[in-house]
Parts: sequence; C-alpha cells; structure tokens
Amino acid sequence: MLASFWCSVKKFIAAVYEHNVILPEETATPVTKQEALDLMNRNIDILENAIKRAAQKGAHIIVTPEDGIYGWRFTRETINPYLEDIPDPKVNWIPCNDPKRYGINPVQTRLSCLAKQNSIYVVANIGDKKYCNTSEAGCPKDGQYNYNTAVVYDSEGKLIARYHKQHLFLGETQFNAPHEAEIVSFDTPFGRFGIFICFDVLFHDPAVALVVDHNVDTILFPTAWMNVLPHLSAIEFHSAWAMGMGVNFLSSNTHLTTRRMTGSGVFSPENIGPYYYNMDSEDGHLVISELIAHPRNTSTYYGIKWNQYASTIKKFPSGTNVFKGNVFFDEFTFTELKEPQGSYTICQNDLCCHLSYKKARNDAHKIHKNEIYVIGAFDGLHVVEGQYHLQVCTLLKCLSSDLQTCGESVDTASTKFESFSLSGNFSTNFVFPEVLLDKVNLAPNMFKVNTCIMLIICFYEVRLFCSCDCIK
Ligand SMILES: NC(=O)CCCC[C@@H]1SC[C@@H]2NC(=O)N[C@@H]21
Repeated sequence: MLASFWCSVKKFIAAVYEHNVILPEETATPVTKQEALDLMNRNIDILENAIKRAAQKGAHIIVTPEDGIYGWRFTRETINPYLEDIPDPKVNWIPCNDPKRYGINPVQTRLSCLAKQNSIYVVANIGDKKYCNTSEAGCPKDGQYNYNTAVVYDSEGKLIARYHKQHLFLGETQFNAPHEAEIVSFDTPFGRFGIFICFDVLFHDPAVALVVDHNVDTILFPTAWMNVLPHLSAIEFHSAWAMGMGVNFLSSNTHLTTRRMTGSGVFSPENIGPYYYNMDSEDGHLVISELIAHPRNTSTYYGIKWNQYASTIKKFPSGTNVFKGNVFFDEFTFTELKEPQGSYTICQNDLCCHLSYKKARNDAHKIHKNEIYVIGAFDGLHVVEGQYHLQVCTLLKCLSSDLQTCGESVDTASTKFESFSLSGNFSTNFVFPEVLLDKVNLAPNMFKVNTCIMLIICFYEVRLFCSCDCIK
C-alpha cells in the first residue's frame, strides 16, 4: 500500500459585525447608571443577534466595533456611568459563572454569557475605569483613569484579553491613554491573536510590534473609522495592512454614513475580503469567512528590503510638468500621465516612486479623455489629527480635468489600465499596498506585491489608483 502524505492546513471561521450604533443623547450632565445600562443593552441586543447568527454559521470568533456598545459624544463626566472596572485577565474569571466576584459588572457578565452560551470567542469594546491617587504622577484630576478598552471572552465565557487603546483619536477626551503601549496577545487552537483599536493601526506600537516581535497570526480590530479617500478608506487601508504585514485582519467598523463610517472585513494576506462597504443605507451587516490559522507560514512582505531593491531599478525621466497638490493635508509632488502608456519617476525628499503603465486601448484613445491621472510622491510628517511619518507612492485620478483638484477625494473612475506597476524606495519594511477601483471597490486577485522583483503589479482594469503607503 502506498503511504499517502496529506499536509492539512489548519483553518477557522471568523466573523465581524458592522454595527449601526444606537447613540446616547448629547448631554452635559451624566445620565444615571440605569439609563446608561439601558442604552448599552439596546446595542448588545443587536450584537447578540449577530453573535447568534455567526455561531450558527460555525464561526469560532466574532469581532464587534469600537464604540459599538456605548457610542460617542461624551465628556469625562458623562462617560462615567457607562464604565465598569475590568480586571486583568490573569485572574481567570468567567463573569457569566461568577458575576459578583468583582462588584457589579452587568455588561461584562452579559458579554461573557453570550460567548459561553453560543460557544464562540466574542470581542467587544467597552469602557474600563481604574481609580488612582491624585497625588500620584499622571493620575487625572478626577482620580480615575478612563480607558477605551477591547475585551475578549473565550468560548467558555472566560475573560482572556483586555487591551487599553494607546492612540486616542481627536475628540476622545473622555479617555486616557496608558503610559506605555500594551502588547496584548493570546493563543487559541486556531492561532495566536493580537488586538488593538482603530487609530492605533497607523503607529508602530503596539500594531507592528505584535506581528514582528510577538508573532501573532490574526489581528482583532474594533474600529470607528471615518473614511478618507484616496488612501485612508477603511477596507482599503485595513486590507492593505493584512497584506503588507502577512497576517489575518478582522476589522469591525461602526456604520454611520453621515460620518463616512462603513467598511468592515475579514482580510487575509492572500485574499482580499469578503468585506462590507455600504454608503447607501444605514444597515448593519455580518461578514463571515474561513481563514488559515497560521498565514505567516505562507506569506510575509515586511522582510522585503524596498530601499535596496529600488536602488537597482531603472529610473525613468521625471515629467517636465511637476507640480504640488494636497492629499488629505499632505503636500504631494505630482506629474501627469500624458500618454496612453509610459514610465515615470517622481521624487520627494528621500522617496522616489517609479511607474510603468499601459491604458487599455479604447480607453486611452477614445472614451475617457477628460479623466486625468497623476503619479504622486509624499515623504514627510503628517500633522493633522495626530502626527505620523508617511511615505506614499500613488497613481490616482484627479477630481476634474483641473490639475489643482489632484489629490481631492474621488470615488468613481472609468479609465481602464491594461497593466501598471508601481514601486518606491521606501525607507521602512512596512509597506501597505492599496488598490481601489471605481465606486470604492477592492481589487481581489487583480494585483500582487511581487516579492521577487518587489513591485506592485496591477493586472487589469484598475480604474482608480494603486498606491503604496508606509509608516516609518
Ligand atoms: N476612532 C479612531 O480612533 C480613529 C478614526 C481613524 C480615522 C482615519 S485615520 C485618519 C483619518 N482621518 C479621518 O477622519 N479618518 C481617517
């Protein structure tokens, strides 16, 4: 008999829920604890329905969004009734079995019971408070730290992870950031998980450190993300992060179109999506997909020496018409793509970007003459809503035929590119390849990061732009 060798790849099923959060009334005076709990329970009722559906479909884990239980529009005083004291997971606590062990914690108890009763890992975002002595350095004047906190309950309802958000976004004045970034990871039968929240994704710690130093396979990512085109739409950046870092990325966003909040997905390094993006209605949505438990065995890009590679490639002539334009408050250097096909190099500071492209024949010659495309480079410090270093190479469509509109948000495009490749001498290994098509669609199976020759190659019909962002 012939021995058969079967190498099985371990898989699991992951779910994320995009939730249209029921928001509290805006108020200057705190509501009662009971009123706060009533509001949170109304949100948890909706999350419960999603958790049950995910479990029935065989999901092992579900992620729910940042602010998905208490909402937003708070001061330090008005958030208070919504907070609970969340213990360190080291205490080995199943709130559903022992609800009174750490005082009165109805939200933690309900989440733990949902995990236990549905045999599913549940990831949620709630508020943690820790009293401190105002004479101690760093202790806030009101004598408590308030944390924007992600919690994870395992399928028996045990609290197994607690993460306090490090990079608070503009307006989160009700919360404190921990003195140091917390690195929170845990092991499961389906791989090692790391967790961080929303704006954290744009910084090295804890996000990149979890992958590089702590070998996580899957990131859990509750977010309340307002989309900004061309480079910071949720599904676009979060799928690029998964691909660039070589990990699974479970992104659960809040849903509120008036704030441009939509875009959740189950992303892996190899497969973009499934994902949910909907600016046409206020519906929440459950996204479920099977994932490889250890994707890092199969792909990682962050080991690529982009700078080293870029020094070896041919530099194309810069266009004569180099001009400046703004992309989300950053001043890019642009040059227009004048011909149906060609090659350009454009540089800013230490970054040079190289593009070769060919438009599809009909498009190049006839139909979409008024669509202007530019290649752009940015190497600098982004200073609006927080500071982070960016290097970006981008090919993008201008809003109109007026070159002054290049860099403004555009969400439709008709020009077809038969092929193009874009590369840059990024001075970091952490490069996030984004391709976004007409009407904010991702481009699964239409492009790849070439790990041999280290180019982003876009295969066909790429209609909006292809860009490469990185954070130093
Ligand atoms: N809730 C949060 O922590 C952050 C929201 C992230 C928003 C992204 S990052 C910077 C861009 N500015 C926006 O308005 N949306 C983008």
